[in-house]
Amino acid sequence: MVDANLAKGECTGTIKFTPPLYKQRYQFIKDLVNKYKPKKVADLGCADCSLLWMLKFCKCIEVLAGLDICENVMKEKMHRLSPLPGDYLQPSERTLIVTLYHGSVAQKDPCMLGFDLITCIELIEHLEATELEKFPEVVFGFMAPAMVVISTPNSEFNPLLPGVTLFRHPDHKFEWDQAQFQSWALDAASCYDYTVEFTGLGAPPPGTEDVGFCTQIAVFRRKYPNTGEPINLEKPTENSYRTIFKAVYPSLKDEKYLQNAVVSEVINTAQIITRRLLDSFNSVYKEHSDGLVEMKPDFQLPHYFMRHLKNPSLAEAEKLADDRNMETYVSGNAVYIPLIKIFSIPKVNKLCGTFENLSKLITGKVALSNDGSAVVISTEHEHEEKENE
Ligand SMILES: C[S@@+](CC[C@H](N)C(=O)[O-])C[C@H]1O[C@@H](n2cnc3c(N)ncnc32)[C@H](O)[C@@H]1O
Ligand SMILES: [Mg+2]
Repeated sequence: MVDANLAKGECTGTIKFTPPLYKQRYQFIKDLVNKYKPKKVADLGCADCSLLWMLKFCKCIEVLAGLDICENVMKEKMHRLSPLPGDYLQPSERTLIVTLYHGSVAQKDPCMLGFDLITCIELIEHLEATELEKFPEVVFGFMAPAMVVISTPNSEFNPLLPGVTLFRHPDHKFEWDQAQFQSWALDAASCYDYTVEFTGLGAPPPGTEDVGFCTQIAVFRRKYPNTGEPINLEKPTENSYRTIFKAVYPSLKDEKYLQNAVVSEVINTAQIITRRLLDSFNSVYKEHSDGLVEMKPDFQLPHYFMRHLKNPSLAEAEKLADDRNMETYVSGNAVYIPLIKIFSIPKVNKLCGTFENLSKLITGKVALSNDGSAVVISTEHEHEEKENE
């Protein structure tokens, strides 16, 4: 089957596309997404969800939807669209919801409203005449996204593909030459107030340039601004698609995940500060077997201690007062790390935005001093470890 060969990128007689054409088509969409940064993208005729899987890594996308009339083909690999453990360990800034619908592009469903980009890759040639007739009204009239990309085989290229007699694939209902595709696309564009540009993938061999690309592509852009309402006011009242898969990715926009991220960052930061402090104590003091502790003779006070001993100017005194508020201190068997110091760590600062937010997010989750101004890290286990040594 030639279409299958093209899909797998195998050599079809003299023609070999590298990378294979299906990958080039996906890359074409990915490049477009990276250029225009759409937030809501739908792939109609998404089949095994390969394109959707590639697109889920595009950071601009917040809503990703797939539609296909064949439920089984979607189910084959749809698990790849689920969040991975890493997505939970380090939730992203963005929200992402991936949904797969079982249904036909010949039918309207409000779930496809409000999209920025709708792709129809190698779909239209699989539509029955009655479906193809409804397609422009559904996609351009009802869904009315800001951008639509449609790709389809160019029949003029077929003589260059050995073994192709009528169509490239037995399920194709038609294959258009460049003039047929362009006339259909121009009609749809003018009827629904879109502009259209033509391009393609899989260039013909030198000397056969008139044949055009193996895959022909139309990129449509809506001329009118998004009103949030479809231009067709006759909205269907009920859903005609059925949801077969939905994944809500963990996001820092969700308070639950933000709190987890802040708490683990605060505890991690506090533990690092505590460790450094204890290590510096160990390098300053020497503990004798009789329990006596003395300062090591070759010890020199670190720079930040020295500054406090000098005669400071007024500005320096104010700065020193600020520094003191930021200073970690030890009391009993615990190290107290001022929250303001933790807030100054860029990652914590970015996650919380405000100091009040930091306090709010960690209260009840992290051990704090009585006045709530410092994180408390117990050093009791340090002694236990020493005793056990
Ligand atoms: C050749 S595949 C294209 C797959 C995918 N877009 C790609 O490029 O890898 C065509 C897909 O369109 C789907 N399809 C056919 N008629 C459809 C319809 N009326 N509504 C939605 N999907 C349809 C088929 O089930 C099939 O998965
Ligand atoms: Mg096809």
